[in-house]
Amino acid sequence: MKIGCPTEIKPQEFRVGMTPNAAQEAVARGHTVLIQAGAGVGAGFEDADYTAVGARIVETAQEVFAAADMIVKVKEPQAGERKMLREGQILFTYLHLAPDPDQTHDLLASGATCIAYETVTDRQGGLPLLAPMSEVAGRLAPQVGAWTLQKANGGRGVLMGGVPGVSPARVVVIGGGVVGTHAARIAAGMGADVTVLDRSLPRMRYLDDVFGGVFKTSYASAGNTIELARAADMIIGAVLVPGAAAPKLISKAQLSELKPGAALVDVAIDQGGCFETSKATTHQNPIYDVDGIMHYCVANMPGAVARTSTIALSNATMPFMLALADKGWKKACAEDPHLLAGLNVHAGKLTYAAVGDALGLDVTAPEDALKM
Ligand SMILES: NC(=O)C1=CN([C@@H]2O[C@H](COP(=O)(O)OP(=O)(O)OC[C@H]3O[C@@H](n4cnc5c(N)ncnc54)[C@H](O)[C@@H]3O)[C@@H](O)[C@H]2O)C=CC1
Ligand SMILES: CC(=O)C(=O)O
Ligand SMILES: [Mg+2]
Repeated sequence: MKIGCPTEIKPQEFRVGMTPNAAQEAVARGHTVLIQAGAGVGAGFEDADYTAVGARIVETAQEVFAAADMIVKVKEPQAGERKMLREGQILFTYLHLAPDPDQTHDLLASGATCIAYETVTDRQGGLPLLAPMSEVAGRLAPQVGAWTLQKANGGRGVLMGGVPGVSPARVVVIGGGVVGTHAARIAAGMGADVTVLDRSLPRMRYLDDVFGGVFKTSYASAGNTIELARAADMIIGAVLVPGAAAPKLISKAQLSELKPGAALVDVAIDQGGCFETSKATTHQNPIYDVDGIMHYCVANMPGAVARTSTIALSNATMPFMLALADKGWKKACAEDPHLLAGLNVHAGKLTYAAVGDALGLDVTAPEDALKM
């Protein structure tokens, strides 16, 4: 198979879909790997690192899209990239379709087979291709939130760890999955007073077992959420209903109940965000103020630490990428229900129920797409 990896074009996105190590494994299995010139530079990989393992460098994204049977990327295809997709081509990348009707319509119109990293599952009920980026974003969230809390950035002027004689910042993390757990660990490590809210009692039992004494847990009822939010210096949004638009857990009206200058870090922004006033921002302009509350809503947080993130993502995507290349999408998905769970669009049909619900579109069962 011809596997193509274009340069990411989303603003301030420095990750790349394939590392030289991933390219090497694909080449060793007899596949042709086409890397756009300079695609890896932001993550610290030179073109020569790819050619050294047998990949070919091509100059333009147009050439990559025209030649490749499968496109391996990081972020959802931008409008210009969507125009280059074609029927029968495989797209393997993050998509986040539920909050994005324009992209969904373009992918349906392209006729391509689009497998979303964020909905591929594993045997433990986890999301193995989201997890590494959730680990990164979770660990970054208190760091960027601490910066947002600084006075010059519009924040409350509160130091995460406090100092002797002054209380630490209060941090509330909504959602205790991968993002939330990593965020809570780092915030606690910075010395903050941390509470994690979740709706899953088994998850909170697990967190209490493993992290009891490091941070607290609380049930995410609406009442508990606003009560803890009122006292918080920083609120980290980390909820996920897989594939679906994020539930809105703090309304615009409720902002007036929060502390002036509090920082809201909405990691769930790529699924539409869990605060009503969240709108996606970029690394160039990451924060904005609504009613005196500072919002940080960067939808590609891991791009800020592109090297760590690229290697972590490629480690996770590689076995699936190789299965798709070796077997073709149909056989690979038929043999692996967890990869089939990643199928969001095929030949003009939407195949992911939660996206259909979010956008009011008809859905074809992924098992039926296998028969098309
Ligand atoms: N902005 C960015 O750059 C990045 C964003 N993300 C996003 O972060 C979000 C969280 O991802 P993960 O932690 O991997 O998901 P996860 O599935 O590991 O955890 C989500 C948690 O939210 C909980 N939850 C669901 N509904 C809830 C509610 N109404 N109230 C409280 N808790 C609720 C679930 O029980 C679960 O424990 C996702 O939207 C993901 O796409 C992930 C990586 C990077
Ligand atoms: C998960 C995701 O969207 C990202 O890493 O950018
Ligand atoms: Mg994202």
